[in-house]
Amino acid sequence: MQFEYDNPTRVIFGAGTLARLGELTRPHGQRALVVTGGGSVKRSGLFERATKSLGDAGITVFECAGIEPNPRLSSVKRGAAIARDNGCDVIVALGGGSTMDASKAIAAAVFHDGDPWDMIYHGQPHPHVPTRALPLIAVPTLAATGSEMNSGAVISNEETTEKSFMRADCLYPRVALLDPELTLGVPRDQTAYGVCDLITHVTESYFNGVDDTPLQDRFAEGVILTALEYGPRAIANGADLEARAQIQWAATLALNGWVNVGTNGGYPVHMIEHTVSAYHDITHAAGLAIINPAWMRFAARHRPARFVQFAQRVFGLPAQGPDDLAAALAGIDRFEAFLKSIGCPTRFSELGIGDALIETYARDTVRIINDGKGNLPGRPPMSEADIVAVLTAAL
Ligand SMILES: NC(=O)c1ccc[n+]([C@@H]2O[C@H](COP(=O)([O-])OP(=O)(O)OC[C@H]3O[C@@H](n4cnc5c(N)ncnc54)[C@H](O)[C@@H]3O)[C@@H](O)[C@H]2O)c1
Repeated sequence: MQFEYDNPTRVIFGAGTLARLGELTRPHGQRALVVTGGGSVKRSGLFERATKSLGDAGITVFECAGIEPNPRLSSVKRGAAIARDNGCDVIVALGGGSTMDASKAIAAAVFHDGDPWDMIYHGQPHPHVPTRALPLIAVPTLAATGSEMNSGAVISNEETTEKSFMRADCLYPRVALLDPELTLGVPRDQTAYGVCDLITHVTESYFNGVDDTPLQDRFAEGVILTALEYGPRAIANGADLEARAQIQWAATLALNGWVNVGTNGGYPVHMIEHTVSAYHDITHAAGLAIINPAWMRFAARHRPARFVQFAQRVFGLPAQGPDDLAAALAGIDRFEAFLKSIGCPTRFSELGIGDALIETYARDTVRIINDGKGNLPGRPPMSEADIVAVLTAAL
């Protein structure tokens, strides 16, 4: 195992910390573009509290509202124009993963001559990796993506029906302000999707990574067990601050590079989901809840021991030996049952999606990311036919 780890994001965690937003933003700029989503932060009063804190610190506020779930390239262009026109020198993202991702893309687009879509990964070569971005302060209002403490941003291009990501060191937020009180109003379904999203982030590296990563395995299992314990509590009672706090930190940790450091795994489930949601604009984690168990049943046959470990350590299931496929599949069944129990869909038919475009999703997925031999990276690498088989099993 070899790795290098560097995460420059400063984390401020705790109920009530939103009041410190101005103080934490001020060292990074004086003219803030506050980026928000569909309006929940206005209805809940969060926007007013955030902008008051910024104003009290002497920061002038400009606004880019209306970032949609699965944020669109057109919104990135609109936000970059507002930032440029007003000489903004810092960006504050106040919202879910969509708002934070759009904010990262806006932060880089301000310095990019040309179409921001150039900066999105479309396979190798990738000549326009961003090297400069406005400083970003991330204030998540939803526990899910971990975008607040990583360097990635997922953007949809509504004109080309593509969804892919940009990733660059300059996109790490300078500060992640994690105030679990901001998540108390998240509706049940979005809370459940957040739980599914964070679990899927760690299952990707857990199942696709290299062998002999015992500490990373335990971290991943710890994140999953925390989500299994506190997720249902937060869903049953949205006002349970303790449960909200545990889920929020689990979500941040799940994708800040710490759990999966050195594992070198691919993200096949995410990559397939991105292609499906480019066509159907479904909630990201709803797509993950459908694809992940189907992918696990496919991958377990190639690497049963890892799935047996999952069944034993996460669900306490017995096994006859390290390669006991029946035990591995029983663990996957339990995982799928958990997703169902919190209200996630586990079949495409529940979202009204049929098989008409299955070959297209598979082709688009390997077009965006492949190992040079036409396969989607992961354990095992997946051919287009494998992707079709997994998606068919999830219909
Ligand atoms: N950058 C990353 O590391 C990363 C990782 C995973 C997923 N993603 C991407 O992030 C996006 C999904 O983000 P998300 O799951 O955080 O959801 P989201 O940001 O799309 O928000 C989902 C819904 O919840 C609402 N919402 C947010 N906060 C709320 C609150 N406090 N109260 C009430 N409603 C609230 C939003 O308005 C929206 O309607 C997808 O595009 C996905 O591909 C990014």
